Amino acid sequence: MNPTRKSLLEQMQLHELEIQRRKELLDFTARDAQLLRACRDFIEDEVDETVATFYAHQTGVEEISLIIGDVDTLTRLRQAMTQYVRDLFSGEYGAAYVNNRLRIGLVHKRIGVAPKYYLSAMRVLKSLLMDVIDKRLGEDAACGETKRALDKLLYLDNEFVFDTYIRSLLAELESARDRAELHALKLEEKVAERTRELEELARKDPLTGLFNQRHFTEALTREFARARRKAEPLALLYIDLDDFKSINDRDGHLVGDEVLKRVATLISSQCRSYDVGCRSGGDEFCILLPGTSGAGARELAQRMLDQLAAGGDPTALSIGIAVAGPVHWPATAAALIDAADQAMYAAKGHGGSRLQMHAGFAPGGGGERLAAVA
Ligand SMILES: Nc1nc2c(ncn2[C@@H]2O[C@H](COP(=O)(O)OP(=O)(O)OP(=O)(O)O)[C@@H](O)[C@H]2O)c(=O)[nH]1
Repeated sequence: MNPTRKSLLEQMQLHELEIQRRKELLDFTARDAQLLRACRDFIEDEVDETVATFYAHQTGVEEISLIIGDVDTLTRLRQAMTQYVRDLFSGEYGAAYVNNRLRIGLVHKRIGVAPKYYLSAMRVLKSLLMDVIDKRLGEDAACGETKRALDKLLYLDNEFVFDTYIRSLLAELESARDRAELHALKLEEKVAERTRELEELARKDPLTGLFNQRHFTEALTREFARARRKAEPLALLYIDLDDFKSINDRDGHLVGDEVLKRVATLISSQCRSYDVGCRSGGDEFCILLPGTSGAGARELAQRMLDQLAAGGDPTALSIGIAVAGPVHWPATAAALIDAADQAMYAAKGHGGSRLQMHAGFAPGGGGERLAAVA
């Protein structure tokens, strides 16, 4: 809710009944209002001098003169104070009067007038007004009663001024708390984002950007269990570069790195979003292909070999393929790795730069090798 659309009185829900109750608590009666109203004429005569004396005192206090700050502000304050003195003796202490008092509290808070300065100023004003009443009413029987009425009214005013002062302080606290909460939220988001980045880094091979061995092991365990549950095939390609050591030895480590990156790009280009392409270390790579049969895996491997050859890339790969399911399963996920590894070594045994299918697994998940199929 925009506060500028409501008066302070409305914002603070100070309805007539509450104002009346406060007057009752201070024993401020209609008679008190009448007594003060009766002073109106002589107060009018004295108001300029009273306000002048008041500000002569106030500007003599160093901290207060610093708060006032300049002559124009002092002029405005004098006018406001003159009006306040008139209001005090107006005899009308309803909603409009209260709203003005509330505004004073808000203004004091805004310009940084601490309660100690406000209260000391009120004491000075009260003493000046009491002197005027004494002077004008003298021995009049109503003199004492009028002074007590003024005393009660000033108490009432102070209540309202402090109401807004405190409310304004609370609003500042709430706003600071909101800002702190927002800041904390942003920090949390940053930390979460950074954590995600770090988790991503922890799962990736820094040279090639493919997944690392750790992530591969987790993914294999997960996909193996899922494929088995859903009776879907799961293919694994094991890829090793041929004579990679000699590239390093001949052309240097940096050239070797470039070769590894080219193979990684080749693998990424062949992977679907749910395949897991990984560098398992050194010059070895593997690709986990959920829902892929032997034929599909063989096709992909052949495509990779063909692409290398067609592009004139001298890099040669030995690729071993093992497929689990959908009917026959190795005993464990590790047995699937072994099978792909064996097939890859068999490919190398045949002179490298070729693919080799693992023979498959025995019914019942015994992990036993069936008759070899090249
Ligand atoms: N440039 C580079 N070389 C690496 C990296 N990691 C491992 N290597 C090298 O990769 C080579 C792998 O050598 P081997 O395991 O004998 O493999 P190979 O030479 O391909 O032999 P075969 O597998 O029998 O064909 C070693 O010389 C390692 O130092 C790397 O990040 N960058």
